[in-house]
Amino acid sequence: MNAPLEKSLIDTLKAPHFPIYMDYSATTPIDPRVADKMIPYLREQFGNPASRSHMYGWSAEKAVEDAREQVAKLVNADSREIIWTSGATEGNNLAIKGAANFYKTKGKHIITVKTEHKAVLDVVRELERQGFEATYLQPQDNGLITIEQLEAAIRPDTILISVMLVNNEIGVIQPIEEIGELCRQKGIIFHCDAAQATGKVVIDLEKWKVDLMTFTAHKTYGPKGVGALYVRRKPRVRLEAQMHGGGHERGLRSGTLPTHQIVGMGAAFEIAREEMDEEIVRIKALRDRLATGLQTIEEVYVNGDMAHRVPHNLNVSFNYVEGESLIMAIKDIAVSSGSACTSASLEPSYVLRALGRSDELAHSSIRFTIGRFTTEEDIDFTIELIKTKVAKLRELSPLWDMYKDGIDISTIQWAAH
Ligand SMILES: Cc1ncc(COP(=O)(O)O)c(C=O)c1O
Ligand code: FES
Repeated sequence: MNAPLEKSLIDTLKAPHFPIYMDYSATTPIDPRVADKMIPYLREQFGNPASRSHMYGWSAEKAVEDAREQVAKLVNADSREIIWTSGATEGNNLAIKGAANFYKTKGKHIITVKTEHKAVLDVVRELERQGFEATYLQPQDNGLITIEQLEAAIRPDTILISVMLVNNEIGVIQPIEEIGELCRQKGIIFHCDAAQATGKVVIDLEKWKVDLMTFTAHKTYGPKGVGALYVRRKPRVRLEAQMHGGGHERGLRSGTLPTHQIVGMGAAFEIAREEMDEEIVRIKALRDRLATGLQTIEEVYVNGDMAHRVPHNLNVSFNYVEGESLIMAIKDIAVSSGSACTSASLEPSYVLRALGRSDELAHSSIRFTIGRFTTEEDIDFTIELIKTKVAKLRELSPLWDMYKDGIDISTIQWAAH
């Protein structure tokens, strides 16, 4: 027999033998209220929302349409502009490949940014292999791009610009509203990956001139494996479908809809809309407490702009500490190293490298992302743990000794082999 829902979901996060979860940007725990809403659609209300001839189908269809409203409402869009997907990776593929292929007779140039998620960068790379051309903008050292640099990169054959709202590693918020204005003025389709933004940033698609926006449920306390793509109706944006079949979702994304997942996403986005104002204040206070605590350690650097940043992210580099050793030493908390989220490789984060961070600092970075179930005790425990472990690792580091002796390490001539 399984443990009761509440216990298995939230108490697990707080169980003494489990690390404290501080990796909310990798994924969030599902909110128990969301899980409760999903269960009937896994049990008695199992119908196929496309079944038109009986009540099982009708009730599933109603649930799907209610969830579409809930998602649309969080981002101030019309529910007819929401297309269900399996998550943000699929949403980005559909938006970028779909728009590029639909509009390719107008031009074949795409602009994006070096610090985008791989689910954008790899799609653009694939299009390059198919004959499109791409410009990858270099952000400033705070992680943000400027409108001037974007404008300078636009060519007569530019058809698509893709810039994320919130960066997954450093949490910085790009100037999406201004980018939208520029794109509209130039007649260029604007796609924005907002996977990391829902519930953290107010999104207003009626006001913002964004044509395509990608969402996912599992970063906002919903289930994994479901997401949505916003496709603007006025002015209408056209896409070439990437999945062909039964013609679901107005022909843009065939496949039987996963009703329970969709219901979960709708419930999660509704909670986000109702609670985000208060939640942002609470979480920001915790994040700032963490930042203040960690900044009492010597040679600590915050990565990314602190003013234009989501409230739950803190990404810091500990100079003279090897990131992987630190992660091993702090097993009592669950965090990501700067690079861990894109692959299992030990390469320094390409995002931090694009910001101009040295390999050493990029290697010694840790991303703390907190959330709905984080407490003040979690934060205080983390600060003490990090302080102790960083001091211990530095004790063993010859580079730290040299730094303390006032030797400028960058001037040392290392022997060549
Ligand atoms: C910015 C960003 N885009 C896209 C994705 C991929 O989302 P999904 O896991 O829903 O495919 C992620 C998740 O890691 C992300 O952080
Ligand atoms: S946060 Fe998305 S891959 Fe790490």
